[in-house]
Amino acid sequence: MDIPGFPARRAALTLIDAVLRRGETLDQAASSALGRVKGDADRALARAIASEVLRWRRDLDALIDSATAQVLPADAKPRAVLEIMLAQVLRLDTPPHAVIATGLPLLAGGPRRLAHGVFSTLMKRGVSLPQAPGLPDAAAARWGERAGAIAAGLAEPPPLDLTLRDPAETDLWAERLGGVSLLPGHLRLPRGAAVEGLAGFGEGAWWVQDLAAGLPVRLLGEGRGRRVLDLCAAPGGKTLQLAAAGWDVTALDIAGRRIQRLRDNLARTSLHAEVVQADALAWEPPAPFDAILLDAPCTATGTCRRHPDVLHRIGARQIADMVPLQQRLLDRAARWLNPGGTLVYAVCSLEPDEGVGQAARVRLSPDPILATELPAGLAPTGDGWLLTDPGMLSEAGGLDGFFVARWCR
Ligand SMILES: C[S@@+](CC[C@H](N)C(=O)[O-])C[C@H]1O[C@@H](n2cnc3c(N)ncnc32)[C@H](O)[C@@H]1O
Repeated sequence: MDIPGFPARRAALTLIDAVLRRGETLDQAASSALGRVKGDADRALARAIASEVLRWRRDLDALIDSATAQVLPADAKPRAVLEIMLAQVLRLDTPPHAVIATGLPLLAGGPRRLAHGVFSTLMKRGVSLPQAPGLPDAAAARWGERAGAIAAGLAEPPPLDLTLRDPAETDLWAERLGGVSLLPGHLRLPRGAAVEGLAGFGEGAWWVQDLAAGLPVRLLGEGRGRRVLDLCAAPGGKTLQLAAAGWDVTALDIAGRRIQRLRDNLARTSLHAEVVQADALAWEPPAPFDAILLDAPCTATGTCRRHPDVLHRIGARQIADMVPLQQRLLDRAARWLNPGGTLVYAVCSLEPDEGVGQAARVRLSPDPILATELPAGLAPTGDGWLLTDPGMLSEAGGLDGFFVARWCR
Protein backbone atom coordinates (compact mmCIF):
# COMPACT_ATOMS: atom_id res chain seq x y z
CA MET A 1 0.00 0.00 0.00
CA ASP A 2 1.62 3.32 -0.99
CA ILE A 3 -0.38 5.83 1.04
CA PRO A 4 2.26 8.27 2.30
CA GLY A 5 2.87 7.72 6.01
CA PHE A 6 1.13 4.33 6.07
CA PRO A 7 4.32 2.24 6.65
CA ALA A 8 5.07 4.31 9.79
CA ARG A 9 1.61 3.58 11.23
CA ARG A 10 1.88 -0.11 10.32
CA ALA A 11 5.25 -0.24 12.07
CA ALA A 12 3.77 1.49 15.14
CA LEU A 13 1.12 -1.23 15.31
CA THR A 14 3.82 -3.93 15.08
CA LEU A 15 5.87 -2.25 17.82
CA ILE A 16 2.91 -2.06 20.20
CA ASP A 17 2.01 -5.68 19.53
CA ALA A 18 5.60 -6.81 20.17
CA VAL A 19 5.63 -5.04 23.55
CA LEU A 20 2.16 -6.02 24.73
CA ARG A 21 1.94 -9.55 23.39
CA ARG A 22 5.53 -10.75 23.24
CA GLY A 23 6.93 -8.72 26.14
CA GLU A 24 9.73 -7.27 23.96
CA THR A 25 11.33 -3.91 24.74
CA LEU A 26 10.66 -1.09 22.27
CA ASP A 27 14.35 -1.18 21.36
CA GLN A 28 14.26 -4.91 20.61
CA ALA A 29 11.06 -4.59 18.59
CA ALA A 30 12.34 -1.54 16.70
CA SER A 31 15.24 -3.40 15.14
CA SER A 32 12.87 -5.61 13.14
CA ALA A 33 9.68 -3.52 12.91
CA LEU A 34 11.35 -0.38 11.55
CA GLY A 35 13.33 -2.19 8.87
CA ARG A 36 10.58 -1.73 6.27
CA VAL A 37 10.06 1.97 7.01
CA LYS A 38 12.01 4.32 4.74
CA GLY A 39 13.55 7.53 6.08
CA ASP A 40 14.63 8.66 9.53
CA ALA A 41 11.59 10.92 9.95
CA ASP A 42 9.08 8.10 9.40
CA ARG A 43 11.05 5.72 11.63
CA ALA A 44 11.07 8.34 14.39
CA LEU A 45 7.34 8.89 13.85
CA ALA A 46 6.56 5.16 14.21
CA ARG A 47 8.49 5.04 17.42
CA ALA A 48 6.90 8.23 18.77
CA ILE A 49 3.39 6.92 18.06
CA ALA A 50 4.13 3.60 19.78
CA SER A 51 5.71 5.38 22.78
CA GLU A 52 2.76 7.72 23.22
CA VAL A 53 0.28 4.84 22.98
CA LEU A 54 2.21 2.93 25.66
CA ARG A 55 2.50 6.06 27.85
CA TRP A 56 -1.20 6.96 27.64
CA ARG A 57 -2.78 3.59 26.91
CA ARG A 58 -5.08 3.50 29.89
CA ASP A 59 -6.52 6.94 29.12
CA LEU A 60 -6.81 6.26 25.39
CA ASP A 61 -8.69 3.04 26.18
CA ALA A 62 -11.08 4.88 28.50
CA LEU A 63 -11.90 7.29 25.65
CA ILE A 64 -12.42 4.42 23.21
CA ASP A 65 -14.71 2.59 25.64
CA SER A 66 -16.73 5.74 26.20
CA ALA A 67 -17.58 5.94 22.50
CA THR A 68 -18.80 2.41 21.75
CA ALA A 69 -21.32 0.06 23.29
CA GLN A 70 -19.39 -2.81 21.70
CA VAL A 71 -16.80 -4.27 24.08
CA LEU A 72 -13.45 -4.37 22.27
CA PRO A 73 -11.15 -7.00 23.79
CA ALA A 74 -7.91 -5.57 25.23
CA ASP A 75 -5.82 -7.25 22.53
CA ALA A 76 -8.21 -6.61 19.60
CA LYS A 77 -6.65 -5.00 16.54
CA PRO A 78 -9.38 -2.30 16.19
CA ARG A 79 -8.54 -1.14 19.73
CA ALA A 80 -4.84 -0.89 18.93
CA VAL A 81 -5.56 0.99 15.70
CA LEU A 82 -7.83 3.43 17.55
CA GLU A 83 -5.13 3.93 20.19
CA ILE A 84 -2.68 4.78 17.40
CA MET A 85 -5.13 7.17 15.76
CA LEU A 86 -6.02 8.98 18.99
CA ALA A 87 -2.41 9.23 20.21
CA GLN A 88 -1.51 11.07 17.01
CA VAL A 89 -4.27 13.65 17.38
CA LEU A 90 -4.02 14.11 21.14
CA ARG A 91 -0.24 13.85 21.61
CA LEU A 92 1.47 14.49 18.29
CA ASP A 93 -0.81 17.17 16.81
CA THR A 94 -1.47 15.19 13.62
CA PRO A 95 -4.57 16.52 11.79
CA PRO A 96 -7.56 14.10 12.04
CA HIS A 97 -7.91 13.73 8.25
CA ALA A 98 -4.29 12.48 8.00
CA VAL A 99 -4.91 10.14 10.93
CA ILE A 100 -7.96 8.64 9.21
CA ALA A 101 -6.20 8.29 5.85
CA THR A 102 -3.27 6.38 7.36
CA GLY A 103 -5.08 4.59 10.22
CA LEU A 104 -8.17 2.96 8.73
CA PRO A 105 -6.19 1.05 6.06
CA LEU A 106 -4.59 -0.84 8.98
CA LEU A 107 -7.99 -2.52 9.33
CA ALA A 108 -8.29 -3.59 5.68
CA GLY A 109 -10.90 -6.35 5.57
CA GLY A 110 -11.86 -5.60 9.20
CA PRO A 111 -14.20 -3.32 11.17
CA ARG A 112 -13.18 -0.04 9.58
CA ARG A 113 -16.67 1.37 10.01
CA LEU A 114 -16.61 0.76 13.74
CA ALA A 115 -13.20 2.41 14.11
CA HIS A 116 -14.23 5.37 11.96
CA GLY A 117 -17.40 5.80 14.05
CA VAL A 118 -15.56 5.72 17.38
CA PHE A 119 -12.86 8.11 16.16
CA SER A 120 -15.38 10.58 14.68
CA THR A 121 -17.51 10.54 17.83
CA LEU A 122 -14.48 11.38 19.96
CA MET A 123 -13.34 14.13 17.58
CA LYS A 124 -16.82 15.69 17.64
CA ARG A 125 -16.75 15.63 21.42
CA GLY A 126 -13.42 17.49 21.38
CA VAL A 127 -11.87 15.05 23.86
CA SER A 128 -8.50 15.56 25.55
CA LEU A 129 -6.20 13.59 27.83
CA PRO A 130 -5.79 14.23 31.57
CA GLN A 131 -2.69 16.05 32.88
CA ALA A 132 -1.00 12.83 34.01
CA PRO A 133 -1.33 9.38 32.44
CA GLY A 134 -3.19 6.66 34.31
CA LEU A 135 -0.75 3.91 35.37
CA PRO A 136 -1.48 0.23 34.86
CA ASP A 137 -2.91 -1.12 38.16
CA ALA A 138 0.10 -3.32 38.94
CA ALA A 139 2.59 -0.44 38.56
CA ALA A 140 0.40 1.91 40.62
CA ALA A 141 0.20 -0.69 43.40
CA ARG A 142 3.98 -1.30 43.43
CA TRP A 143 4.86 2.41 43.47
CA GLY A 144 2.47 3.14 46.33
CA GLU A 145 2.46 6.70 47.59
CA ARG A 146 4.90 7.83 44.85
CA ALA A 147 2.61 6.56 42.06
CA GLY A 148 0.80 9.89 41.52
CA ALA A 149 4.02 11.90 41.32
CA ILE A 150 5.66 9.32 39.04
CA ALA A 151 2.63 9.41 36.71
CA ALA A 152 2.85 13.23 36.58
CA GLY A 153 6.56 12.94 35.72
CA LEU A 154 5.70 10.52 32.94
CA ALA A 155 3.37 12.83 31.06
CA GLU A 156 6.09 14.05 28.70
CA PRO A 157 9.20 12.39 27.27
CA PRO A 158 12.27 13.64 29.17
CA PRO A 159 14.65 16.48 28.25
CA LEU A 160 18.10 15.65 26.86
CA ASP A 161 20.77 15.38 29.57
CA LEU A 162 24.48 15.45 28.75
CA THR A 163 27.51 14.66 30.91
CA LEU A 164 30.60 16.72 30.06
CA ARG A 165 34.06 15.17 29.82
CA ASP A 166 35.49 18.23 31.59
CA PRO A 167 33.21 19.66 34.32
CA ALA A 168 35.36 22.83 34.35
CA GLU A 169 33.83 23.62 30.94
CA THR A 170 30.23 23.54 32.15
CA ASP A 171 29.55 27.27 31.56
CA LEU A 172 31.23 27.17 28.17
CA TRP A 173 29.06 24.29 26.92
CA ALA A 174 25.91 25.67 28.56
CA GLU A 175 26.40 28.80 26.48
CA ARG A 176 27.37 26.98 23.28
CA LEU A 177 24.47 24.53 23.41
CA GLY A 178 21.95 26.76 25.15
CA GLY A 179 21.47 24.34 28.07
CA VAL A 180 20.88 24.58 31.80
CA SER A 181 23.19 22.91 34.31
CA LEU A 182 21.95 21.26 37.52
CA LEU A 183 25.44 20.17 38.62
CA PRO A 184 28.99 20.88 37.40
CA GLY A 185 29.56 18.60 34.43
CA HIS A 186 25.82 18.25 33.71
CA LEU A 187 23.83 20.00 30.98
CA ARG A 188 20.11 19.82 30.22
CA LEU A 189 18.74 20.67 26.76
CA PRO A 190 15.13 20.64 25.53
CA ARG A 191 14.16 17.24 24.12
CA GLY A 192 14.15 16.59 20.41
CA ALA A 193 17.65 17.78 19.48
CA ALA A 194 19.43 15.53 16.96
CA VAL A 195 22.33 14.45 19.17
CA GLU A 196 24.89 13.78 16.46
CA GLY A 197 24.40 17.25 14.98
CA LEU A 198 25.14 19.11 18.23
CA ALA A 199 28.44 20.94 18.73
CA GLY A 200 30.94 18.85 20.68
CA PHE A 201 29.55 15.40 19.73
CA GLY A 202 32.22 14.58 17.15
CA GLU A 203 35.07 15.68 19.39
CA GLY A 204 33.62 13.69 22.33
CA ALA A 205 33.21 16.67 24.66
CA TRP A 206 30.09 15.08 26.16
CA TRP A 207 27.82 12.02 26.08
CA VAL A 208 24.10 11.53 26.62
CA GLN A 209 23.31 10.48 30.19
CA ASP A 210 20.29 11.16 32.36
CA LEU A 211 20.97 13.30 35.43
CA ALA A 212 20.11 10.38 37.75
CA ALA A 213 22.31 7.94 35.82
CA GLY A 214 25.25 10.30 36.36
CA LEU A 215 24.95 10.30 40.15
CA PRO A 216 26.39 6.85 41.11
CA VAL A 217 29.85 7.64 39.68
CA ARG A 218 29.90 11.07 41.33
CA LEU A 219 29.55 9.24 44.66
CA LEU A 220 32.96 7.61 44.09
CA GLY A 221 34.74 10.98 43.89
CA GLU A 222 38.01 11.70 42.06
CA GLY A 223 40.05 8.69 40.99
CA ARG A 224 43.63 10.06 41.29
CA GLY A 225 44.89 7.00 39.44
CA ARG A 226 43.26 4.47 41.77
CA ARG A 227 41.83 1.23 40.33
CA VAL A 228 38.08 0.91 39.83
CA LEU A 229 36.05 -1.99 38.43
CA ASP A 230 33.01 -0.96 36.41
CA LEU A 231 31.07 -4.21 36.67
CA CYS A 232 28.24 -4.38 34.10
CA ALA A 233 29.70 -1.46 32.20
CA ALA A 234 28.23 -1.37 28.69
CA PRO A 235 27.37 0.76 26.79
CA GLY A 236 29.65 2.77 29.01
CA GLY A 237 28.11 6.05 30.22
CA LYS A 238 29.53 5.42 33.67
CA THR A 239 32.84 4.06 32.34
CA LEU A 240 33.39 7.39 30.56
CA GLN A 241 32.61 9.31 33.74
CA LEU A 242 35.04 7.19 35.77
CA ALA A 243 37.82 7.58 33.22
CA ALA A 244 37.18 11.33 32.99
CA ALA A 245 37.38 11.56 36.81
CA GLY A 246 40.90 10.11 36.77
CA TRP A 247 40.22 6.48 37.69
CA ASP A 248 42.22 3.59 36.25
CA VAL A 249 39.17 1.75 34.90
CA THR A 250 38.51 -1.93 34.21
CA ALA A 251 35.16 -2.07 32.39
CA LEU A 252 33.52 -5.50 32.27
CA ASP A 253 30.35 -6.65 30.53
CA ILE A 254 28.99 -9.90 29.15
CA ALA A 255 27.33 -8.54 26.00
CA GLY A 256 29.48 -8.35 22.87
CA ARG A 257 27.41 -5.79 20.94
CA ARG A 258 27.09 -3.52 23.95
CA ILE A 259 30.85 -3.84 24.56
CA GLN A 260 31.42 -2.64 21.00
CA ARG A 261 29.32 0.46 21.76
CA LEU A 262 31.44 0.99 24.88
CA ARG A 263 34.62 0.82 22.80
CA ASP A 264 33.13 3.28 20.27
CA ASN A 265 32.22 5.65 23.10
CA LEU A 266 35.75 5.47 24.52
CA ALA A 267 37.20 6.16 21.07
CA ARG A 268 34.90 9.14 20.45
CA THR A 269 35.72 10.74 23.80
CA SER A 270 39.46 9.82 23.72
CA LEU A 271 39.11 8.28 27.18
CA HIS A 272 40.78 5.06 28.28
CA ALA A 273 39.59 1.91 30.06
CA GLU A 274 40.67 -1.71 30.01
CA VAL A 275 37.70 -3.48 28.46
CA VAL A 276 36.86 -7.06 29.43
CA GLN A 277 34.10 -9.15 27.88
CA ALA A 278 33.20 -11.78 30.47
CA ASP A 279 30.45 -13.20 32.64
CA ALA A 280 30.83 -11.49 36.02
CA LEU A 281 29.51 -14.67 37.65
CA ALA A 282 32.48 -16.67 36.33
CA TRP A 283 35.28 -14.08 36.04
CA GLU A 284 37.88 -13.57 38.77
CA PRO A 285 39.86 -10.31 39.04
CA PRO A 286 43.67 -10.50 38.90
CA ALA A 287 43.85 -8.20 41.96
CA PRO A 288 41.37 -6.44 44.27
CA PHE A 289 40.11 -2.92 43.46
CA ASP A 290 40.04 0.41 45.32
CA ALA A 291 36.47 0.92 44.20
CA ILE A 292 33.75 -1.06 42.43
CA LEU A 293 30.68 0.26 40.68
CA LEU A 294 27.97 -2.36 40.20
CA ASP A 295 25.36 -0.86 37.87
CA ALA A 296 23.38 -4.06 37.89
CA PRO A 297 21.05 -5.45 35.24
CA CYS A 298 17.50 -4.67 36.34
CA THR A 299 13.93 -4.21 35.14
CA ALA A 300 14.72 -0.56 34.28
CA THR A 301 11.32 0.68 35.40
CA GLY A 302 13.04 3.94 36.43
CA THR A 303 13.45 4.76 32.73
CA CYS A 304 9.68 4.70 32.11
CA ARG A 305 9.67 8.28 30.76
CA ARG A 306 11.83 7.32 27.78
CA HIS A 307 10.86 3.62 27.70
CA PRO A 308 7.11 3.52 28.47
CA ASP A 309 7.08 -0.16 27.42
CA VAL A 310 8.25 -0.99 30.97
CA LEU A 311 4.85 0.13 32.26
CA HIS A 312 3.30 -2.87 30.52
CA ARG A 313 6.08 -5.46 30.31
CA ILE A 314 7.32 -5.50 33.88
CA GLY A 315 5.45 -7.30 36.63
CA ALA A 316 6.17 -9.44 39.68
CA ARG A 317 7.65 -12.27 37.57
CA GLN A 318 10.16 -10.06 35.72
CA ILE A 319 11.23 -8.45 39.01
CA ALA A 320 11.63 -11.83 40.71
CA ASP A 321 13.77 -12.99 37.76
CA MET A 322 16.29 -10.15 38.29
CA VAL A 323 16.71 -10.44 42.06
CA PRO A 324 18.91 -13.58 42.29
CA LEU A 325 21.29 -12.29 39.59
CA GLN A 326 21.66 -8.96 41.39
CA GLN A 327 22.32 -10.78 44.67
CA ARG A 328 25.03 -12.96 43.16
CA LEU A 329 26.70 -9.98 41.49
CA LEU A 330 26.65 -8.01 44.75
CA ASP A 331 28.08 -10.94 46.72
CA ARG A 332 30.95 -11.30 44.28
CA ALA A 333 31.68 -7.57 44.05
CA ALA A 334 31.81 -7.27 47.85
CA ARG A 335 34.70 -9.80 47.90
CA TRP A 336 36.82 -7.98 45.32
CA LEU A 337 37.51 -4.77 47.28
CA ASN A 338 40.80 -3.70 48.87
CA PRO A 339 40.53 -2.87 52.60
CA GLY A 340 39.14 0.67 52.77
CA GLY A 341 37.72 0.31 49.25
CA THR A 342 34.30 1.62 48.23
CA LEU A 343 31.39 -0.25 46.62
CA VAL A 344 28.53 1.59 44.91
CA TYR A 345 25.47 -0.42 43.88
CA ALA A 346 22.99 1.15 41.45
CA VAL A 347 19.87 0.08 39.56
CA CYS A 348 17.64 2.19 37.30
CA SER A 349 14.62 0.54 38.89
CA LEU A 350 11.74 1.80 40.99
CA GLU A 351 11.21 -1.65 42.52
CA PRO A 352 12.10 -2.02 46.21
CA ASP A 353 13.14 -5.68 45.72
CA GLU A 354 15.89 -4.58 43.32
CA GLY A 355 17.01 -1.63 45.44
CA VAL A 356 16.41 -1.36 49.16
CA GLY A 357 15.85 -5.14 49.41
CA GLN A 358 19.27 -5.87 47.90
CA ALA A 359 21.12 -3.20 49.89
CA ALA A 360 19.72 -4.49 53.18
CA ARG A 361 21.55 -7.82 52.71
CA VAL A 362 25.04 -6.38 52.14
CA ARG A 363 27.47 -7.03 55.01
CA LEU A 364 29.99 -4.21 54.37
CA SER A 365 30.13 -0.96 56.40
CA PRO A 366 27.53 1.54 55.15
CA ASP A 367 29.03 4.74 53.77
CA PRO A 368 25.91 6.94 53.82
CA ILE A 369 25.30 9.26 50.88
CA LEU A 370 25.21 12.93 51.97
CA ALA A 371 22.78 15.60 50.77
CA THR A 372 25.78 17.78 49.87
CA GLU A 373 26.79 15.21 47.23
CA LEU A 374 23.45 15.53 45.42
CA PRO A 375 21.82 18.17 43.20
CA ALA A 376 19.67 20.72 45.08
CA GLY A 377 16.20 19.28 45.64
CA LEU A 378 17.32 15.67 46.22
CA ALA A 379 18.04 14.13 49.63
CA PRO A 380 19.25 10.70 50.78
CA THR A 381 16.97 8.42 52.82
CA GLY A 382 17.48 8.03 56.57
CA ASP A 383 19.68 4.99 55.78
CA GLY A 384 21.93 7.09 53.56
CA TRP A 385 20.60 5.56 50.32
CA LEU A 386 19.51 7.51 47.28
CA LEU A 387 16.11 6.89 45.72
CA THR A 388 15.11 9.01 42.74
CA ASP A 389 11.99 8.81 40.59
CA PRO A 390 10.48 10.68 37.63
CA GLY A 391 8.24 12.68 39.98
CA MET A 392 11.24 14.44 41.57
CA LEU A 393 12.81 17.75 40.45
CA SER A 394 9.68 18.25 38.37
CA GLU A 395 10.16 22.03 38.02
CA ALA A 396 13.57 21.39 36.45
CA GLY A 397 12.33 18.68 34.06
CA GLY A 398 12.51 15.57 36.28
CA LEU A 399 14.97 12.67 36.26
CA ASP A 400 14.99 8.90 35.90
CA GLY A 401 14.31 6.56 38.80
CA PHE A 402 17.42 5.09 40.43
CA PHE A 403 18.37 3.32 43.62
CA VAL A 404 21.97 3.90 44.80
CA ALA A 405 23.78 2.67 47.93
CA ARG A 406 27.42 2.94 49.05
CA TRP A 407 29.60 0.90 51.44
CA CYS A 408 33.25 0.65 52.34
CA ARG A 409 35.31 -2.35 53.32
C1 LIG B 1 22.25 -1.38 33.57
S1 LIG B 1 23.17 -2.04 32.26
C2 LIG B 1 24.71 -1.21 32.45
C3 LIG B 1 24.72 0.22 31.98
C4 LIG B 1 26.11 0.83 32.03
N1 LIG B 1 26.68 0.76 33.37
C5 LIG B 1 26.14 2.27 31.58
O1 LIG B 1 26.17 3.19 32.39
O2 LIG B 1 26.15 2.50 30.36
C6 LIG B 1 23.54 -3.64 32.85
C7 LIG B 1 24.58 -4.40 32.07
O3 LIG B 1 24.81 -5.63 32.73
C8 LIG B 1 25.30 -6.53 31.78
N2 LIG B 1 25.25 -7.89 32.37
C9 LIG B 1 24.17 -8.64 32.62
N3 LIG B 1 24.55 -9.83 33.17
C10 LIG B 1 25.90 -9.81 33.25
C11 LIG B 1 26.87 -10.75 33.71
N4 LIG B 1 26.51 -11.94 34.19
N5 LIG B 1 28.16 -10.41 33.63
C12 LIG B 1 28.54 -9.20 33.14
N6 LIG B 1 27.65 -8.29 32.68
C13 LIG B 1 26.35 -8.58 32.74
C14 LIG B 1 24.40 -6.29 30.60
O4 LIG B 1 25.01 -6.74 29.40
C15 LIG B 1 24.22 -4.77 30.64
O5 LIG B 1 25.10 -4.14 29.76
